[in-house]
Amino acid sequence: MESSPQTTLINPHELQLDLALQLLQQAGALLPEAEPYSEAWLQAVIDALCDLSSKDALTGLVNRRSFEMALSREVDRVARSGEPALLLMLDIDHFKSVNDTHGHAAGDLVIQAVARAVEQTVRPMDTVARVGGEEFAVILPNCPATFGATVAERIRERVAASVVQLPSGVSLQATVSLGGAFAPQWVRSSSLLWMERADRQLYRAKAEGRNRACLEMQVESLVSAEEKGMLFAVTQQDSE
Ligand SMILES: Nc1nc2c(ncn2[C@@H]2O[C@H](COP(=O)(O)OP(=O)(O)OP(=O)(O)O)[C@@H](O)[C@H]2O)c(=O)[nH]1
Repeated sequence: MESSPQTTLINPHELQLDLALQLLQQAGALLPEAEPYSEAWLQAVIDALCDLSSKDALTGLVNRRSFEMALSREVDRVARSGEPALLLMLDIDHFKSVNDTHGHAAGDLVIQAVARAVEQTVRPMDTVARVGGEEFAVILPNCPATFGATVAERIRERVAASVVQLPSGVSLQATVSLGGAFAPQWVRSSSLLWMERADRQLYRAKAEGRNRACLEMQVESLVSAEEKGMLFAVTQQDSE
């Protein structure tokens, strides 16, 4: 490839990649098999770093930064397609007492067990994230209102049924409270508002006794079928 006089092409061998490679190795990421410092190898290193920076180290779930990006993509998608989407916020009940009674390492095992239980209950297309210490969020695209309560209840039951075996021989069971809200259809909204609405329901689930799911009533769309058609037409023209 020819370069213009102003462009300086990088020499891959001069890049300081030791720390990046150490981080990948320490995280157990597979190092690229391609010829070191080839274009394919560099791309694979960059891809692996992106993957690492979007995951939560303890659970392997999507981390908060990546979750916020996914949520805002979902807001756009719902506004364009009008498909229903549900956001669930989850919080482990009385988690502080697990740490206080059994230690922080036991608390970590409980967080990992809850992560696996939630992940195994939802569809591969859903995004499961760890958004805080003992807080999780699930984005469920294309989730009709009638299915929302069922899926939230299924997650609650699956978590309550999981048993965490501590190295000491003690076994623990955790429960979660869940709050859910549907994205407003056909309307541009913010992911922050959506999270606040789901959080309010989570607060209600805690206040009503924990180990339960509370979902906001889905707001009925005020847009007529004709208007929806026009919205679609505009969107399709825009993208052409
Ligand atoms: N083991 C462990 N504990 C964490 C981690 N992150 C946050 N925590 C702990 O999570 C606990 C959160 O406790 P609270 O917010 O008081 O809530 P709670 O005890 O679960 O009570 P409710 O949510 O009201 O049912 C605190 O003790 C934090 O130290 C982590 O990564 N690992």
